[in-house]
Amino acid sequence: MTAAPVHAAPAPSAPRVLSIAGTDPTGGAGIQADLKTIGALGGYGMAVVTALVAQNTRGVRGVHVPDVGFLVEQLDAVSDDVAIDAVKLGMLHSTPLIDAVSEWLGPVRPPVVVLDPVMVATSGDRLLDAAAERAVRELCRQVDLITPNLAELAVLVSTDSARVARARTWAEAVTQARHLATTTGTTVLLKGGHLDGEDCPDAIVTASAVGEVPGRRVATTNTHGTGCSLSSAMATLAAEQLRLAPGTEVDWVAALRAAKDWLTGALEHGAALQVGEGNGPLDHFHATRAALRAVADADADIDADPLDWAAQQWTATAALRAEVDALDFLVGLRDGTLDERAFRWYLAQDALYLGRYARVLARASALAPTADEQVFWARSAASALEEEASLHRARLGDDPDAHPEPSATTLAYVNHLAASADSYGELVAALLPCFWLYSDVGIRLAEANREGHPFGDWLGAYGDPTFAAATAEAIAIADRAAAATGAAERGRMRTAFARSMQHERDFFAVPTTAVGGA
Ligand SMILES: Nc1ncnc2c1ncn2[C@@H]1O[C@H](COP(=O)(O)OP(=O)(O)O)[C@@H](O)[C@H]1O
Ligand SMILES: Cc1ncc(COP(=O)(O)O)c(N)n1
Repeated sequence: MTAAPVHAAPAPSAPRVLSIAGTDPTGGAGIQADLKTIGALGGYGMAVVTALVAQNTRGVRGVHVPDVGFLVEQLDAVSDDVAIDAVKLGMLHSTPLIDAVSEWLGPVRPPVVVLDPVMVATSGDRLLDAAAERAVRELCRQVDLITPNLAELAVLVSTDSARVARARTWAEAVTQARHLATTTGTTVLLKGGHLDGEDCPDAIVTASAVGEVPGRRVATTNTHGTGCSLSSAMATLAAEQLRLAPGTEVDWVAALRAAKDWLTGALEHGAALQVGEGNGPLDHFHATRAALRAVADADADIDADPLDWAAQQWTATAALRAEVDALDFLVGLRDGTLDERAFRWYLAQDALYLGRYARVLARASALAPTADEQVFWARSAASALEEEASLHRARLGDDPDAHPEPSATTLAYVNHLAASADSYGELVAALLPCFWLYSDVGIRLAEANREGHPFGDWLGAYGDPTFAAATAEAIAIADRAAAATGAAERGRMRTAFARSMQHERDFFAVPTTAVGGA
């Protein structure tokens, strides 16, 4: 007989980390900072409130402590329902609250307990009863990691009868931390934040070893909540280590290295948040924000609604289009002063262009993903050829000068169209400006028409509603092609559209210069 295979329950997708602490309505310290930290480092954050603190970046205005019975109710509500992977203890305010937490920790005993012995806020306001210091010293024995700053460390190594002064040097601080680790039998995270100098080291100190983690000091006044954030980071990172490797020992030095890396970035980006006028907060989500920006930049063209792709390109080429409107050729065509030779030159090149343009339209028809779009491009190809034929017949007749070779500008444009035919989206984007600019310019040309206008019959042709409808359809097709493809091809579509718009401008610019002025 073989034993049934044992399947270990899969690990949860994130460490479940509980903060037991006070509040900061400005979101920089206390429970708010803890939840942000836990989330920023990939944990699932939970919170039990010990005290409501009316504070901001400038200081503490008031503290309201709910009945201790309600603290116990909150603690039980969490632990009766949720498996807790780590606890971070912050502001505990006074002895009855410390005793209640201590009593709750006994039977629940999550695998990781980190104590930030919060006593005084950055602003200098007391957050712990002086009488509760002894209770905090006792609590230290029950936890896995203590994270005192230098002032708190001095209090923790003091006794009722002998007060120890705050360490003034790193060496002194290490000695005190070692003493605390020895007397409590736990691990101390010694913080160098309150020492001077360019460096800002921290260390993991046990009775037998000191693991220093170097750090760079950030020149900032945004330090509100630094201690809260570091201790929650340590709880989260330790729980994550155990989630990945259950049953192993926490590597506190590795956790501190990762926490400090993250914290240094959060300190650097804090000021840019522009929160408060005192000691502002850290930017807990600086890395998330940077990642979101990178994604947004890569996909900038669909920042708004991807279905609005064509309108975005139209707006992006506004300066080019303004240049087109101001060209001598179009100004002369509108007011009737255009040299007839320039007009004929333009018509001849347009006819040459249309013949080649029709071939590219036929290629779009061949690539079209739906029958409707296939028909649309095929019809457009036919119209371009009909237009070419009518230009020759009605306007240019048998004039031998009217059948020249395509100009360099005309060739450059059609070559660009043909070169865009590798993908449907790119080709559609390259074809669109010819439709759209022609209808748009046509609106102003038609408006300029009047009795006796030398180009009146030509301007009159611009009001054709079927051309406006075809342009609307080409825009809709381009939007669909943009929405159906990825960021890389949308980038190529954007380039193809902008290049065609430049070719349009050059196409309208050449006639007047080719024949020596308007
Ligand atoms: N200006 C700073 N630049 C870089 N790190 C800092 C700075 N100030 C504090 N830290 C770091 O922030 C954490 C909290 O330290 P500290 O300020 O000493 O504690 P607390 O916030 O509890 O008073 C430590 O990791 C410390 O090294
Ligand atoms: C509720 C609460 N807990 C802790 C701190 C200390 O934070 P810091 O000393 O980093 O300002 C605080 N200001 N408020």
